[in-house]
Amino acid sequence: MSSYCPVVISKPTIQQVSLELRDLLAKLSKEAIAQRGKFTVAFSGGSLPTTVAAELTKATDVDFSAWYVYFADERCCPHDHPDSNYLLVKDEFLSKVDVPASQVFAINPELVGDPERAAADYAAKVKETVPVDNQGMPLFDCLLLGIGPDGHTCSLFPDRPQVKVSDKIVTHILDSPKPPPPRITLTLPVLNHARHVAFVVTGAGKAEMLESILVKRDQSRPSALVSPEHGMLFWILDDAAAQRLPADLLAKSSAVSHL
Ligand SMILES: O=C1O[C@H](COP(=O)(O)O)[C@@H](O)[C@H](O)[C@H]1O
Repeated sequence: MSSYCPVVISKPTIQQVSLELRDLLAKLSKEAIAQRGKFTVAFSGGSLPTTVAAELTKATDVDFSAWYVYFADERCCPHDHPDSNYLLVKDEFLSKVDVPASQVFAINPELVGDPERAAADYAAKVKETVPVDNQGMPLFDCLLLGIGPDGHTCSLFPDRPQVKVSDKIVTHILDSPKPPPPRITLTLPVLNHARHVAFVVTGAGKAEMLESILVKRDQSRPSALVSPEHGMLFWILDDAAAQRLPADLLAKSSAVSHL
């Protein structure tokens, strides 16, 4: 196993987690826009968009016009369905900032009845718009990931074949153990080629799983397999989620000071 060196940050409140994310995303986007003219970022669903957006949407020093927004995973449902990650990110984030609609890459709503085609279509969109390395692997500037109580991330669930997919950048699942069952998801090789990955985890309900991932390094948990080869890995937590982690695992300075 290659070395695993995440920067793990714990903050007393969810609001302070949001502030940490605002500062990190402001700096990452500024650097990416200066170097490559745009900032490519993928959002997860669940609790993450609310935590990320709470302070970021108030930032006055972020050039959202150069942001390109993607979805780390998506449920196969129409854009206006309550299960849609796109709808969640739109309500919490996109409706409050000036990311051009042409730079928001959602699942094709006409393909949600055919998850395999929806995944292939989404992969093509990513390949067209995200810079790739010399092996054709997308290099996202930042992936914002959550974890489920079973250690899943994106729609990569424990003991499911999607975790092992290495020949696609987006795959599909028809029987997700967490509803709704049909979904599409970025694959592990894409997660591990990103320039920066930030897991955002809050609440005491995730504390035991965080201990399994970060201390016991339980490799049966898909989120434990995320370790970008050439990028940086952050875990940004609140103290409730971090309560079972040893103090020496926690960084003493802010995420931006590690860039
Ligand atoms: O189903 C999903 O769950 C995870 C975790 O969600 P949370 O509500 O426990 O934070 C999320 O990261 C993923 O994108 C989503 O589709």
